[in-house]
Amino acid sequence: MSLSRLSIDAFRNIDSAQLAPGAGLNLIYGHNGSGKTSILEAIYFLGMGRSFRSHLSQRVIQNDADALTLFALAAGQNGESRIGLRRHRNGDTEVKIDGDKVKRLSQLAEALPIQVITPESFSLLFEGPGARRQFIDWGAFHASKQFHLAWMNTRRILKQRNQLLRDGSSYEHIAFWDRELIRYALEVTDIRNQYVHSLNAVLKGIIGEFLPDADVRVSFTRGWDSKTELSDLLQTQYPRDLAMGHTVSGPHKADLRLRVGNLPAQDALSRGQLKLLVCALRIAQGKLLKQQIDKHSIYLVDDLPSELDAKHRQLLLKELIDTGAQLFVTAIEPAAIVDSLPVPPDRMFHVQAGRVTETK
Ligand SMILES: Nc1ncnc2c1ncn2[C@@H]1O[C@H](COP(=O)(O)OP(=O)(O)OP(=O)(O)O)[C@@H](O)[C@H]1O
Repeated sequence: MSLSRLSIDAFRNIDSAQLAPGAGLNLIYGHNGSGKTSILEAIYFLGMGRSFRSHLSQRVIQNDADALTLFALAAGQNGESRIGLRRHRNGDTEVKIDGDKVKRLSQLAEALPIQVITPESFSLLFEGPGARRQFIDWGAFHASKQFHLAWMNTRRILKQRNQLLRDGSSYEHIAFWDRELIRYALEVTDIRNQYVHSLNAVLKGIIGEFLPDADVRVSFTRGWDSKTELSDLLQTQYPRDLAMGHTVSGPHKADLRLRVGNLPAQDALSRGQLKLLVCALRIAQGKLLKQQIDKHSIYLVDDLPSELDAKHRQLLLKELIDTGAQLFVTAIEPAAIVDSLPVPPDRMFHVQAGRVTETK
């Protein structure tokens, strides 16, 4: 996928902007607070129906406006599609793909696979298993048509199960739901496990370039003891679950373990190296998506120079360009990126107080 047109209205400090991005690297530059990240955020919002910066989607609507509007022409292997999204201040969201109303945001995510690399990317390593699970599930969602429904059903039944636990229901009553839960949970776990296995194969080469001296190991943990059947676990853990008022172990606790030698990655690597590891993971996901379903991701890269030396900045940009994906990269000074590129950027956009001008 790549965007050939993007229009943004009433999004943060951007009143109205029309961009014609190139299929390769698009450099977005401007002073602090000019609106560079807001452009990346707008693309993400169009693909995910939410922001990567704020949990409060209303905050992205321009102050004093009633609604934000985003539109893009997206080109993929099946031709071009028109994607539009309007979000009102009261929370109502309208999404259209090629003029047809879209009911589920997952349809958007399917149409526009997006990868984000920001200074906050470290959250993948530090913010607990939730962020890492989301990372696995991004790939599982795109790799398997069955994943989304199986995971939605797993979550729905877990919610019901937890309510029954809080109501003090007997095990016999809960066991009825567990049969269905196990079916979906095993499907989810199988897809996740296969995905991490495939990702590892792609990741090895990239890690070899980025962190040649580190013995990085990435593995999947499914959320419960590897030697125990889920059916046995749910039964034996019932008294504990009842006491806690929720299901303690299961696929909702799955995780991605990142280790260097025998240590957790965050104890073994420097901040810059950790950033490279997260970038390697994101690049591997994009490459694997291309291999698995012949679809390119769109990469949103915010403030890349921070914490990377010139050599690693060059290496990272080269790897990103080699993916063949469309890239949107921000910088305060264009030279910080241009000087590290093997070829000039495809397009350059200057942002000043929310106004966007193409300069190349
Ligand atoms: N809802 C909103 N309405 C209007 N302006 C907003 C809204 N939300 C944020 N802003 C303003 O938009 C501006 C753009 O911020 P943004 O983070 O996109 O800038 P940036 O160019 O990426 O800056 P930096 O280089 O410092 O990261 C900020 O000055 C912010 O105060």
